[in-house]
Amino acid sequence: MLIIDGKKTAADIRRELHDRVAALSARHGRPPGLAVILVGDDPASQVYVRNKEKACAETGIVSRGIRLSAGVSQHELEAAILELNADPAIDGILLQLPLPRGLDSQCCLNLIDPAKDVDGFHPVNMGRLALGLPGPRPCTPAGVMVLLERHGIGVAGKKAVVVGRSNIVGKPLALMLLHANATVTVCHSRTAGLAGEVRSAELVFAAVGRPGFITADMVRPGAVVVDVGINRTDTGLAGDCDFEGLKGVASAMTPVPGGVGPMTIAQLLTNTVDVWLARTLKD
Ligand SMILES: Nc1nc(=O)c2c([nH]1)NC[C@@H]1CN(c3ccc(C(=O)N[C@@H](CCC(=O)O)C(=O)O)cc3)C=[N+]21
Ligand SMILES: [Mg+2]
Repeated sequence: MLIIDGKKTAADIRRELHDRVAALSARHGRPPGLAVILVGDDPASQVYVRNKEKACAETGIVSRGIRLSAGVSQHELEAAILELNADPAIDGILLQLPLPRGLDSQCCLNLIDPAKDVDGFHPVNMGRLALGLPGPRPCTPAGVMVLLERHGIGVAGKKAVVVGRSNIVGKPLALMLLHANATVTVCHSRTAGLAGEVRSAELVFAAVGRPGFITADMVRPGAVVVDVGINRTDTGLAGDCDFEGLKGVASAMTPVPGGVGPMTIAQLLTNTVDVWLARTLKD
């Protein structure tokens, strides 16, 4: 079984982006700028945001961390977003999710300038994705597509099953697979005969958020399995798939950690460079 190395692929992409940014910064007058808004002190979110800032530094992207207390009001948070929308040095804005209780994330996402929306979560950019029009794409599913491409794993004409229908992973991933000409089934908690659906797939994408949910008996021999799950368990970070059990069944599989996670950050950097190029070419 091939272990699909997301860590290495993400490092390749960071190096390529670094070289592009270095070559283009003079012509574009300034380096790319990314603002990351972190509300509250959730330890997992702090780790993610630190990793994003480190990856920016490595790539030549100037990152600005906006740290707000968990007690910030909806109005104050919205004011911070509007200020970043108006700031010419900021190309990309990322609002780290989930927000603490009492804050309305969709209202905040709706306020981010779609031209600076490096998460691709604004309704306009989700609409562009649904229509197949260009625009920033959600980082995790876009990173999954790049990971497959760079491993020569084609999806056109293949039967793909996506388990999970979240707005940030399952739903956009299903649309991306569809645009890449896969035949796509989306399964969720109310799917009847879920195991049978998964077993019929040549490509399995697990984004449920339950450790070990996808077991060997559910997977067709030779299938490619992409594990999008990030679950913090007593024994450490775990995906949604029984990795050990699947070793004898799948032809290729992404590990957790070291699979999709690093690709999510690489795609955030790619989206930031893309919006920077689009914005600096305009003025
Ligand atoms: N607005 C927003 N955009 C996001 O893209 C976003 C978010 N909010 N909130 C949280 C989720 C989760 N996410 C991950 C990013 C990197 C790793 C990652 O690098 N994982 C490493 C391990 C890191 C660790 O040890 O925790 C790996 O899988 O190898 C994982 C998960 C982005 N998210
Ligand atoms: Mg998830």
